[in-house]
Amino acid sequence: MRIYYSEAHRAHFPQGELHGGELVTPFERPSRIEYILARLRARGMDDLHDPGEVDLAPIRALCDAGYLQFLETAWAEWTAEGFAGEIIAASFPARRMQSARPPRNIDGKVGYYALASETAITAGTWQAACASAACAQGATAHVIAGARCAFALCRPPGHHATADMYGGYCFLNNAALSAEAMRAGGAARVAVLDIDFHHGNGTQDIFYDREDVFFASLHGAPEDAFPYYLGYADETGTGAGVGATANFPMPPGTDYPEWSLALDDALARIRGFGADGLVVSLGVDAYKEDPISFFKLDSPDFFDAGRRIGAFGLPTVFCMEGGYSIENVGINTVNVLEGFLAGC
Ligand SMILES: NCCCNCCCCCC(O)(O)C(F)(F)F
Ligand SMILES: [Zn+2]
Repeated sequence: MRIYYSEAHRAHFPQGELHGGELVTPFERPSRIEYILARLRARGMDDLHDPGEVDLAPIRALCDAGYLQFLETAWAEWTAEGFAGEIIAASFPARRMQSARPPRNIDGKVGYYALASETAITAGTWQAACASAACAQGATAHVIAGARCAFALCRPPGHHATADMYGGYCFLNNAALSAEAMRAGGAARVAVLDIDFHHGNGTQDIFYDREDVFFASLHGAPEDAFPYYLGYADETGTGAGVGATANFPMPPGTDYPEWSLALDDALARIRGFGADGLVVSLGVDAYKEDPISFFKLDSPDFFDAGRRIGAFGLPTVFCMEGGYSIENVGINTVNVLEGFLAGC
């Protein structure tokens, strides 16, 4: 399996994540990638490729122009304002406020484009987000060219990012970019299967009115888990997209026997949709020891999940999302990939 990876991810490592009223070392940290790379090497999966420069055209087609300009210029505006810390959103367009009018003030603009406050933006965030998107672009091009699969070792992750919002450690939606590229590459219908513990609100939002891209997500119930405000089972799409979104929210303590029933249901829905290509938002924070999640999957379960996805039989692009049990993120991620290859 070819792997797309960029060292440029290191440009994004905020000093602090707002967690429990403290600024802690971010859970989404560069060492996650080190553990994944080490495990890939240990298992002989060393077909690594640097994706090179990002192609901004598909990103401009996907995202709101004001949002992209914000991501690109926020740090300069923030520091010009005289703020000493990293960019953290503090004011939001809350209920019954003007949520379609971005302020001029940078502090106001940050909250306008943020969906959560835990994620800081720093001087290198834009660079890292573009390199992460380039990994998704490279992996997708490889599959479009005929490969059965590819792995975009994306960091920062992407599935919480919408066309005009960042948060949950995400800035550009790598999986959505991959799905769009698959469509542009000839796949008539594409499915995104999100197995990260957290609901892929961004991916759902981007494709919610689309009948050509199916979104399925297994995740912690929004009543209990971030992103909290999307991911209910009754969200099934809108307009032409009705029936092309399938959410499988699950309660705290969910184990693999239960989780795998949802996986099989999601795959059945994707089969019924008639997808020609598959993008997997690969988060492994459903792991039993994940510090910010509440499912109970064990490492062998990730192999079995991968096997089921491989047996499904579609050209598949994996985009790395979350997973914060640092010592196990490599084992669990590579288990999915090895299971996938075993299932093909
Ligand atoms: N402070 C504790 C609450 C956690 N709040 C943010 C959780 C973000 C999860 C990110 C992720 O794992 O879904 C991704 F795949 F995007 F990385
Ligand atoms: Zn997650």
